[in-house]
Amino acid sequence: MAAMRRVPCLGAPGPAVVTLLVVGLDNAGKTSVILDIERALASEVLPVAQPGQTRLRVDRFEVTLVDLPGGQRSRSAWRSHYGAAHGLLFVLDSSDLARMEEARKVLSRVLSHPDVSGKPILLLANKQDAPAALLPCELIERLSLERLVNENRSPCRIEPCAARRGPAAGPARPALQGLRWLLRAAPAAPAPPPAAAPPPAPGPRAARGRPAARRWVRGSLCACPRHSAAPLRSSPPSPAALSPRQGPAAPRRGCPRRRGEDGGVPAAAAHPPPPPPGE
Ligand SMILES: Nc1nc2c(ncn2[C@@H]2O[C@H](COP(=O)(O)OP(=O)(O)OP(=O)(O)O)[C@@H](O)[C@H]2O)c(=O)[nH]1
Ligand SMILES: [Mg+2]
Repeated sequence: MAAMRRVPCLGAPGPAVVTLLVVGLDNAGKTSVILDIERALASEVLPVAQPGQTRLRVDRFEVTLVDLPGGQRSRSAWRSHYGAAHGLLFVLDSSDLARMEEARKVLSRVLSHPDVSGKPILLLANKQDAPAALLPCELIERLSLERLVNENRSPCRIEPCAARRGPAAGPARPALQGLRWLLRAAPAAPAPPPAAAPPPAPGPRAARGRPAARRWVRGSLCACPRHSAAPLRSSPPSPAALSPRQGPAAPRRGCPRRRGEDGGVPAAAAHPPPPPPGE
């Protein structure tokens, strides 16, 4: 297993060096999302270390985004990067309903890998400009996201976005907001379990052995009443992020927050970063 680079604590001088993997099915928009983030932070882009990588300064972090190809044959190579990663961005084509089950299986496989379990994951619900795009609420259900992240103790946030947009850039871009959350969560993420002691198999038995497991998600993935008892932080309105087609519309399947309903993107879903190891 590749050694995980230590991230200096927030109080330490100098930038914290963080490696984030960008994964997801082919055509999900991974490269587009990275380009979008690069455009938004144009003045903070650092010289590139290797092809397929993007280096950026984000607040006090020096971030390397590793763009991993999502084609079926390429996915087996992802795991060789897991050990060095502090967190992951999983990009999803929210409008590709035909491949949602494939995406769920891939996400499940990623999260249950011993070198990923426990690390924070930002799920970018991309292509929200497409008319058929599912909302975060619906994606949480379709992907069984609560169960997945609970079983694997991975802090998770889902953020709706549309990478293919006009040139307007701003700090409130959803992908960027999600990235900042990921960076805050990543340094506190528990170190991957040692190879000699893999975590117990997911499921109720594993949950019993880890009393804090339910804390990782319940009530915080989404701000709608179906997923949360109390309102959570929401993204500030960013009308430019969405196409005019997405005007107010009737709520779907019990989730009251629709794209564009309040002039912005539905609430981002976050839950508290994990406690430091040993807490
Ligand atoms: N409508 C729409 N199209 C998008 C969006 N983001 C990306 N695309 C398009 O989706 C296609 C795939 O985007 P990529 O960024 O190449 O996808 P990828 O995930 O990097 O794909 P692989 O590298 O093959 O794994 C391109 O045609 C993009 O223009 C979006 O937010 N909305
Ligand atoms: Mg790509």
